[in-house]
Amino acid sequence: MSPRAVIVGPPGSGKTTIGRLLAKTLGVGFRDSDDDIVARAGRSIADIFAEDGEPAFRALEEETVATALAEHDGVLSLGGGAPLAKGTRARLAGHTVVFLNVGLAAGVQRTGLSSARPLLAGVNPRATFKKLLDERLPVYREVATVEVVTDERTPAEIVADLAARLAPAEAKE
Ligand SMILES: Nc1ncnc2c1ncn2[C@@H]1O[C@H](COP(=O)(O)OP(=O)(O)OP(=O)(O)O)[C@@H](O)[C@H]1O
Ligand SMILES: O=C(O)C1=C[C@@H](O)[C@@H](O)[C@H](O)C1
Ligand SMILES: [Mg+2]
Repeated sequence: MSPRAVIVGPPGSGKTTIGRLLAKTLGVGFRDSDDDIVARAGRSIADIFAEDGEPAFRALEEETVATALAEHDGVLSLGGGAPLAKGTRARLAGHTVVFLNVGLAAGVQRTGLSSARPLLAGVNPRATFKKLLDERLPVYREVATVEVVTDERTPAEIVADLAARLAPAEAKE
């Protein structure tokens, strides 16, 4: 069993929004590794970061993503930092992985000042977001088989584009 598509990208790129809509369009189930972590830990992500620290969160995330990759055959959205784990990058090999790209301005605007995103909750979210994008772009590109620009495009437009690009080759002939 293998997910039809795995979605990666920075916070605010639309992994949850696009993933859910893509799953509906393809008529398959949707799963989000952030939701799996919250269900498994019985605590919010902000609480796990605050109480256990980021390394403990990342270890739990790697395990949770490995389970979801093995169990789920629909659309699977990963947490924004999930591909930072070397083991997760190795597990993603051979999967259809969609990188939702978002620029600095749109990313900052979409994530706002939400305390639900502990990595962006500091005093200068714009600078933090820029650093995160600079560090992670190569990581997202390493695992992705499809890259989609999301700036100035609606979720419906992005999903229509993606659904066409993910269609099996024979369906396009
Ligand atoms: N293409 C888009 N255009 C405009 N707004 C969008 C778009 N995609 C998502 N959004 C909005 O941006 C916000 C963040 O989207 P979403 O939660 O799907 O991102 P995410 O990648 O799952 O973030 P996180 O990594 O924090 O889970 C939401 O308010 C959503 O409605
Ligand atoms: O980009 C990140 O590192 C994160 C993104 C979210 O999806 C959560 O997984 C968590 O807030 C960390
Ligand atoms: Mg999300």
